[in-house]
Amino acid sequence: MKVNELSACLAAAQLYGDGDVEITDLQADSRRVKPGDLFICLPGHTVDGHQYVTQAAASGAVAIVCERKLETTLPQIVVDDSRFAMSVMSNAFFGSPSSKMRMIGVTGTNGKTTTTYLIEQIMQDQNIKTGLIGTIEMRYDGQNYPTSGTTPESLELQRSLHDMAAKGVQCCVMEVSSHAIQQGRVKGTDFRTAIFTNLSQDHLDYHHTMEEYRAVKGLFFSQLGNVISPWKEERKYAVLNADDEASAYFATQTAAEVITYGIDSDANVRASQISISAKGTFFHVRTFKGEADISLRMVGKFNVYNALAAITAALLEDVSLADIKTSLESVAGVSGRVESVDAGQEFAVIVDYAHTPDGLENVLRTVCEFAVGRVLTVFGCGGDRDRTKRPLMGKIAAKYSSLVFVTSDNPRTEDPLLILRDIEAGLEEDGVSHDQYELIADRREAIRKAIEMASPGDVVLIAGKGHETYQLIGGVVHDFDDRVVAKEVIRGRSY
Ligand SMILES: CC(=O)N[C@H]1[C@@H](OP(=O)(O)OP(=O)(O)OC[C@H]2O[C@@H](n3ccc(=O)[nH]c3=O)[C@H](O)[C@@H]2O)O[C@H](CO)[C@@H](O)[C@@H]1O[C@H](C)C(=O)N[C@@H](C)C(=O)N[C@H](CCC(=O)O)C(=O)O
Ligand SMILES: Nc1ncnc2c1ncn2[C@@H]1O[C@H](COP(=O)(O)OP(=O)(O)OP(=O)(O)O)[C@@H](O)[C@H]1O
Ligand SMILES: N[C@H](CCC[C@H](N)C(=O)O)C(=O)O
Ligand SMILES: [Mg+2]
Repeated sequence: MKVNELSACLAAAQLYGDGDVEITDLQADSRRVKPGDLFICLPGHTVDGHQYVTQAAASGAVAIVCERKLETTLPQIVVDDSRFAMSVMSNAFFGSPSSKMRMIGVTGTNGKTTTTYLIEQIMQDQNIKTGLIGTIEMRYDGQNYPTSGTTPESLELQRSLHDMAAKGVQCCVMEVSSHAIQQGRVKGTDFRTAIFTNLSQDHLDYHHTMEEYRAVKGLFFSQLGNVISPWKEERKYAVLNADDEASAYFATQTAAEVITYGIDSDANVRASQISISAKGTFFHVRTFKGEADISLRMVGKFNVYNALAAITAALLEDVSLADIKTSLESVAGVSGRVESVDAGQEFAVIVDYAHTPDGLENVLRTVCEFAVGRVLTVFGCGGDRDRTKRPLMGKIAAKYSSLVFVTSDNPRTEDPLLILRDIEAGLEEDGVSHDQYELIADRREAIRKAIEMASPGDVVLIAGKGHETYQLIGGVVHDFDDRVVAKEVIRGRSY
């Protein structure tokens, strides 16, 4: 593709220099530039990509995209917003790959990863080649690829979708975070179905208020249907959780057909007769294509919501309810989501990824339903993230647990002890006794203490890091896996 062809995709772009130059690839990181690449300068939250033009040129960049005219001999495309320009260019450069497959996007505060895995299982069982992109990994065509966040930057997203299309992937199910929507990472991606799981407090460091957070999520639904491709039918679906009050707002934002799912409110796909045990969850579902009894091997009412979202999306892909039931019942669980750690101990140990007040409350409610003895909770809160959720999570942990071990999650650049104190402020506000909780900054030590104190019949819940196999402290990434640490501690414990 030539520089002037890319420039022509962008409204109001100014091209300076030779537009006839051929581009072999796009890059937004100077450290990845190869000869023939076009380098996109992104004004970042920590550094400004415009500073790296010389480095990019030295590595062989043949053109740049920037937000102000720069002193360089390379052809340059000057745009108002290079992050948004990157979405449009990446989509064009990779030949609108999302238009070549069924795209299902899942947004919401909690449940995105779980819902995407359920949909992937259903579609794969139909022999539909399916790709998955999300927090744990990206996988398609029998290969797994690591991801560094929940939703990739537009350039990586379009590159991956292009590769999926080339490998015959017919359907892609992906998580769409609010950061991604705000930054235009999925702009131009042709979603057929957009799913909303729920909205509760998180990321207020980034979105400032719940109204702003909701408005950003709303963009995902208002943009649905903006991309009309000649390859596909134009029908689009907004799959909304009828029990979450934000859904009414999203319904007003979208031109797509709204299909609802829920438990408490009337919905197109509705569950009833829910019963939860330590082994799984049963429910009856009534849909616009029949009724079924479903026995999930995953616990928790919240997983009924995730299953309902998956059922609705799969029905819209014309999968029969009987097949959906078979697929859902085969899923043993998702890595790090209410995952049991079993090393022969006489008490339960559960690792879960709850890292929001709502997520923690849901998992603790579920644990309390089947705990015979006490509930001992180990959790912390990530650094450089929403501080206001910390005291709330402290209160929730204490409300449902006999003992709470407040510890570090990923402190990142913050002082771990100060994060613990933010959580403790919530405990103090609720007058929680010092006998009921302990602050132990070292996560391994906190897990060890909880397991040491567990008696037969108790449940030890280790929340916040789920599938993560690392801990970020300062600028350093340490190996750390709650499941591995818990097993080591259990095996070292004398009975
Ligand atoms: C707030 C946010 O989204 N930040 C993302 C953003 O970082 P940034 O703007 O700070 O980038 P930067 O480091 O300042 O660099 C600016 C530019 O200079 C370039 N650069 C930099 C150095 C160099 O030598 N050469 C060079 O070219 C960089 O490649 C970049 O293009 O762009 C980076 C590169 O793509 C991302 O890695 C980074 O995600 C950070 C790590 C992050 O923590 N993001 C989280 C908040 C996030 O997006 N989370 C959501 C999930 C949330 C949820 O739902 O729970 C997600 O979708 O992952
Ligand atoms: N539908 C739901 N409603 C509320 N809480 C949920 C729901 N599904 C899962 N959870 C809780 O939230 C945690 C995270 O679940 P999951 O990873 O599926 O969410 P996510 O939206 O992908 O999170 P992230 O924003 O980090 O990508 C789970 O471990 C569980 O405790
Ligand atoms: N997607 C979430 C993950 C949080 C996981 C938790 N372990 C943490 O590090 O805060 C975020 O980036 O806020
Ligand atoms: Mg996720």
